[in-house]
Amino acid sequence: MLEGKTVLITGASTGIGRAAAIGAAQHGADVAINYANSDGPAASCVAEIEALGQRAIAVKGDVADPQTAQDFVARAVDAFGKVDVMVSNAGICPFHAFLDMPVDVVERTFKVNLHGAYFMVQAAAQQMVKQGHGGSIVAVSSISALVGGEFQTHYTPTKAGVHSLMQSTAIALGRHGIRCNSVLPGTILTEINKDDLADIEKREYMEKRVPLGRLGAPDDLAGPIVFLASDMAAYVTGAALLVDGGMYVNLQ
Ligand SMILES: NC(=O)C1=CN([C@@H]2O[C@H](COP(=O)(O)OP(=O)(O)OC[C@H]3O[C@@H](n4cnc5c(N)ncnc54)[C@H](O)[C@@H]3O)[C@@H](O)[C@H]2O)C=CC1
Ligand SMILES: C[C@H](O)[C@@H]1OC(=O)[C@H](O)[C@@H]1O
Repeated sequence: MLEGKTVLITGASTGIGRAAAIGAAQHGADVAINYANSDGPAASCVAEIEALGQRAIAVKGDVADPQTAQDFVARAVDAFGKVDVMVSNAGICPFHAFLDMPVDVVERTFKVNLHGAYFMVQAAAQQMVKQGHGGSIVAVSSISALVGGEFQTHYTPTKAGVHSLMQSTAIALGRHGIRCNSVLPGTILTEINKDDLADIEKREYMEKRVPLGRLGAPDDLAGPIVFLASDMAAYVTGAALLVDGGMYVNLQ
């Protein structure tokens, strides 16, 4: 589904981003991954993609810094000649109560999750417009764009923001043939919620809320992201795809 395409993914050394990177390579893409700190997992992601017969590079950088986006796109163009797909995935969720939320935790969460997505999407779009043959942007938002979380008052607004960013960029970039969509994962077992879900009672409660009967795995996101990235979704833009095992619709 992505034969001959160059796919860029942020925060792709672990979790959903990594699963999407491997999924894109399985569908024929060359892949550039951005990662923050973890050199080992980034190198093993590159090795896994190369073992599939595709090309891969890993570029270290903090997405909260706007220059990281320019550098990431430039490095991908140097390596592969073009950018066809950007998956903006990097994110953090440091769970904390509202009333005593530290200012630096709020600011960092906004900067990584929302500013990071904004500048990555902008840098990719600038390159796609220059190339002149369209492209696809997929942002990893969340079910949390639609519902709240007591210990996520700094996080859920960033995910609503990412969802909204895709709606507005779908309009701004449609004339260039660039599609912009988001995926809204439910609760997926990754590093981001390892500590939170170590609480067995909470984990069992979350599991019971999912009609499909289990929490998600990173691979559950790979297919939806590859689909939105691919030409199979040629007339899909400004859309948001819930990937939550049915959790959102489960009122009672
Ligand atoms: N796991 C879940 O239940 C859900 C996750 N999401 C979103 O999925 C995305 C991926 O998270 P997961 O795979 O779950 O967790 P994860 O912790 O495995 O992945 C997050 C990735 O982002 C990277 N990252 C963090 N800060 C960064 C920075 N400043 N610059 C560059 N990279 C940075 C991390 O190193 C990590 O590789 C996040 O945006 C998260 O908000 C959305 C809904 C549910
Ligand atoms: C990190 C949380 O477990 C996860 O993040 C989200 O965006 C989901 O809504 C879950 O709360």
